[in-house]
Amino acid sequence: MITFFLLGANLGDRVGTLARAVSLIGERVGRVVVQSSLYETAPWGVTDQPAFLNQVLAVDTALEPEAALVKTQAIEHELGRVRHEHWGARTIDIDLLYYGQLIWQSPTLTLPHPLLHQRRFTLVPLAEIAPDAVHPVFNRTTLELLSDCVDMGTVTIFNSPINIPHTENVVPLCSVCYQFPKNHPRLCLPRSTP
Ligand SMILES: Nc1ncnc2c1ncn2[C@@H]1O[C@H](COP(=O)(O)OP(=O)(O)OP(=O)(O)O)[C@@H](O)[C@H]1O
Ligand SMILES: Nc1nc2c(c(=O)[nH]1)N=C(CO)CN2
Repeated sequence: MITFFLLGANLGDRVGTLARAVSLIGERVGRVVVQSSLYETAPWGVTDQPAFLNQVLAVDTALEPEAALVKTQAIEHELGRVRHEHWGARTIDIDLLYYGQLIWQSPTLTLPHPLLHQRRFTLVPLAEIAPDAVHPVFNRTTLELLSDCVDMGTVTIFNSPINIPHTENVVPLCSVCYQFPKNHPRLCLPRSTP
């Protein structure tokens, strides 16, 4: 099953921690099919904390969703994550955004991730690798969610002067490939039939 994960880090060696997380996900969850660029993003929710690096991965997993979550929580733990404040600073955070088109709710897992559509720090990297992926609850593509998203948080490609323009200018980002390396692999999930 193709799944999408959001990685976030705002403490310690952010780049190194993300790289280790990608490698461990590849070993324990499934093949990492596509990685987005790294994005430096303004802290969302609790704003008085350091900037985050965020990245989205597409992963082909044979695990069931809850099992995938258990694996990524173990990876968070191994990489030194300590839970302090809700939405607070952390060495690593791994959220499961989509598990194919599955809609799922349990005490430990909600799919799609319930805040995915409200966060530019999630939608922009997701749009880089899966602009046409369809949110199974809203039946909207990533680019459609991005153009509707009212979050104005700054999202900048890390180590790059490119600044992604905010919401109302983002639809032209549909030409994600004008701003990102040509031939960048893109994944599409089918739009579910009504
Ligand atoms: N799609 C999901 N991905 C990751 N965790 C989830 C998901 N749905 C529910 N959870 C649950 O959310 C709990 C809290 O997660 P976490 O501590 O990472 O929250 P947070 O990062 O502070 O906030 P947020 O979930 O808004 O990013 C986890 O223990 C997990 O069981
Ligand atoms: N920019 C940004 N802000 C956040 C992030 C994150 O990954 N990136 N994660 C949070 C925890 O849910 C809270 N706030």
